[in-house]
Amino acid sequence: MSITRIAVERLSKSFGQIHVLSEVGFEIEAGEMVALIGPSGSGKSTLLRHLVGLTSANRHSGSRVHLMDREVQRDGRLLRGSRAQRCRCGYIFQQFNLVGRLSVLTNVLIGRLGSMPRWRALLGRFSEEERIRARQALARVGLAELAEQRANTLSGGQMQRVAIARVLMQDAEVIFADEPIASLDPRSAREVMDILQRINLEDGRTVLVSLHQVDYARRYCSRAIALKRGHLYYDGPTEGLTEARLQALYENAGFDEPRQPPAPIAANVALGAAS
Ligand SMILES: Nc1ncnc2c1ncn2[C@@H]1O[C@H](COP(=O)(O)OP(=O)(O)OP(=O)(O)O)[C@@H](O)[C@H]1O
Repeated sequence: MSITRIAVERLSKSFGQIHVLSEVGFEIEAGEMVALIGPSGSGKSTLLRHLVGLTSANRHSGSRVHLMDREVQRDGRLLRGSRAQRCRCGYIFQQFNLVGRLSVLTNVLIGRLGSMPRWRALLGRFSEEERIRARQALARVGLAELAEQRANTLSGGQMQRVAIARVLMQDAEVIFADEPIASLDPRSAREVMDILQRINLEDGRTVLVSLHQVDYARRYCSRAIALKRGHLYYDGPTEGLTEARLQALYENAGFDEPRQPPAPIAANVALGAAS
């Protein structure tokens, strides 16, 4: 039986008068690879930031966020002890977030910092075994020969593969990727998505990846969660992303319409949800 890895309930977030997320809820089981889609500004990054623990929901909204079956956020408060859960999650960002002046190998080793004794982390002392594992992670993403090169000399696609190797080094059970291919050419984008898919299929890691290109969502993910103006618009198989549904999802995208206040709970039904 699969275990729920991620559960989000009634997640609402406003910045001042702007309602960015409204009563969003879903569950993701261990081993799933799920695409998070929606027009620009629909709230994808904000949702991921809640899962990462960088943002907390509106107070007293009844919101809950679970990671690895442990509650990490409730009613707009980050819960004590949730750091351990977050250490079991890896994050990949559009901007790669590498340390440019450090070698590729050291950037991968940084994935270990969260689980090392503090003194060793502060001194950056990595064991021989850790170095071997870092090289194995680099080999897995096809970059073994670039281990000693400075990170800022790599192409965008290579940098993103180093970021994935860092997550492998961290041994993350869940991987959150926020538009990991948005700034890559098609070939590099395919390479990055192929690697994420391999990690999902071969290692059974859970992956939630936000994507602008629906084609990639269809090709790599069996399930999609779609946000539209902060509401859960669709949650179901990617085959259910029909042209009509996508047109409705992306219609008026780019127009800066005033956002509606959070809908009442009963209205928080994913339109056309298949599950
Ligand atoms: N810290 C903040 N303060 C004020 N508004 C914010 C803040 N963070 C996000 N927003 C607003 O929330 C809305 C959703 O932003 P978010 O980045 O989550 O959307 P997105 O779906 O990830 O967009 P994109 O696909 O363009 O990255 C936007 O209107 C954005 O301006």
